[in-house]
Amino acid sequence: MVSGGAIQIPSRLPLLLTHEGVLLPGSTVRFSVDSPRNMHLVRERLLKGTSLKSTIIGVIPNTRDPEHDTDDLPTLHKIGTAGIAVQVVGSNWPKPHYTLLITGLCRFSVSSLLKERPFVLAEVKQLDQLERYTTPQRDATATDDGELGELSEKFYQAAVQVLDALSLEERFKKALPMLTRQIEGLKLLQKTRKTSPDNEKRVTDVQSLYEDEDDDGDDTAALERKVHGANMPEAALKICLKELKRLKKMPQSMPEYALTRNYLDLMVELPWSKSTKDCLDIRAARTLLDNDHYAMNKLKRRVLEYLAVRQLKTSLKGPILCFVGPPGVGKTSVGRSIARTLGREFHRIALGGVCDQSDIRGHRRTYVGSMPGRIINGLKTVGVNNPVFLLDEVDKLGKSLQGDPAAALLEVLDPEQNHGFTDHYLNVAFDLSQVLFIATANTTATIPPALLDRMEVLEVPGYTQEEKVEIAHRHLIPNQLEQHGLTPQQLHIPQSTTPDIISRYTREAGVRSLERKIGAICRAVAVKVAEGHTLTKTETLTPENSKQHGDKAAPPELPIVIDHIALKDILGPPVFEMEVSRERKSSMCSVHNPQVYYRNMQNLFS
Ligand SMILES: Nc1ncnc2c1ncn2[C@@H]1O[C@H](COP(=O)(O)OP(=O)(O)OP(=O)(O)O)[C@@H](O)[C@H]1O
Repeated sequence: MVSGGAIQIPSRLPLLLTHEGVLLPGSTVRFSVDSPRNMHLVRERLLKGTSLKSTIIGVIPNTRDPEHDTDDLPTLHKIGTAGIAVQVVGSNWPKPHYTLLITGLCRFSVSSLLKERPFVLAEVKQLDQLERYTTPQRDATATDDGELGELSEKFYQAAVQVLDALSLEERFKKALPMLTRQIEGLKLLQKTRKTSPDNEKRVTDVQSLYEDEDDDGDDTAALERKVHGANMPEAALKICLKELKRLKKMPQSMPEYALTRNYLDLMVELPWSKSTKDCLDIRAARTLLDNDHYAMNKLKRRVLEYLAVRQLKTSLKGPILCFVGPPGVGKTSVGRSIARTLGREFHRIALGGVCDQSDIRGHRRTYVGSMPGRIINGLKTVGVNNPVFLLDEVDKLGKSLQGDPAAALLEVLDPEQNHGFTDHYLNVAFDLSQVLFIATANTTATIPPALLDRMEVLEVPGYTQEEKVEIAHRHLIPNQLEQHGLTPQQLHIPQSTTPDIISRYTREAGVRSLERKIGAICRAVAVKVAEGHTLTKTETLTPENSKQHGDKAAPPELPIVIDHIALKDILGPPVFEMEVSRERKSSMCSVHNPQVYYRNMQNLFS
């Protein structure tokens, strides 16, 4: 590439076709690229090549790359600038494109086209020496002021003429008027800045009118309206307006544009001052808790006390309730009922396995792929600032090099501090004092002591067999029937069968497996009911199709009653052997009517 002190550009250059901005030797210009040939050039030359030579490309001004690579090439502008790609940034937002930062080296003229696809390759002739332009000047688009960064059409044409001027004298003649115009522009801008606030308002009014005209302007104007309408505190509003100002000056192709935009979108969506109205009626709350949950009397009593005190003293900075007990005993479900009794939104935050404090407090925005933490995300999801947050499994919090999440939770739960909770991503305080936090855990042994200290532990013990039978018949069976689209007229699980499900197919303190087994029974029965339903609906039973369907064609006699043998057919052989006393066994047999059972079984599993 070096010959006799002067640097030679390659005689064959891939060409980038541009129609906005002109790259002049010695200047550095940012180009946004999204058309097919140009995209191919970036992918196949700039991103794949490893040598310095592969980063040199020809930039042809005044020529638009066709929208499809099957389209013919337009006539290329005759003179271009060879440049070195110093930066390539790819982004998928708002559509796939690359942003190239190119420093101009020297002019060239196109001698002949070698190929048009997948990108344009041409034989070129170098027009001037390289040494004079080796110090890159300022990035032509990265001006301090957005207004200055925009090249007018006239300016653009003038720049093309400067490029085309081969002799120094001619080039000077073409460049001088451009410089004079730019100096005039700068003077005018200085004058506008010194104008009275009244004038300034007019300028911004005109500016906003102008912005409303194009899509992008529309977008930022709408965002600005949302920022003002989000009812956020002074500090947050100030940050948003600052970010908005930055956003307006940024070209959309800049990766930071999307980041700032996402940040602002979140800020306007957060429920800074949106809340639901509490509608607590202690009597209704008691009925609701009783209706939703069988047994758990101690827990329900304490929850009612807690709610009653909250009703009398709304600004209660009381302890955080923490339900501790084995899995499936209804801890989450009580939390949900509390939200319903208060008329509040409910959100569950699973903390099991969380070992990074940024999960709670978010990542700083400088971090690649930064996000807000789970608390702020939860608030965005529920859309109000006074939900019930259930911090599930606080006993399973982990610790790692990325900080202790328990320490971040301490701040969240401390009523003295949480009105000023600062998520790293938001970088401004969000008031959490209206949020009602409830925690759950399987054991207190692994809850960090400082956290445990802020909580009131309510033990939720496991259930006895009798309690489980009641829970099954009052809650689990009706719920499962509804979830599977069945009615008690279609499926009947007698009280005598439930203890068998509990002791032979589950071994747990709670009722979660029991619920799953009931679900499995519902599914098996649903298939039978649906089969019978289709048959009666679509065809009448004739001797022929009866033969074709075999015995299965007979619609089941409803309700399908699940007794011990049906249970075995559906759930398989018992997983746990039951030690049943003789008396109990005989009493179980007496409730079973062999004839009814036989008929049902024939329908169900023949
Ligand atoms: N006393 C009860 N009355 C009615 N339903 C109950 C009762 N206890 C548990 N359930 C039901 O059992 C299922 C499991 O309960 P839930 O998910 O609340 O358990 P959990 O204690 O939060 O479990 P985990 O610790 O695994 O999260 C739910 O469908 C719930 O409605």
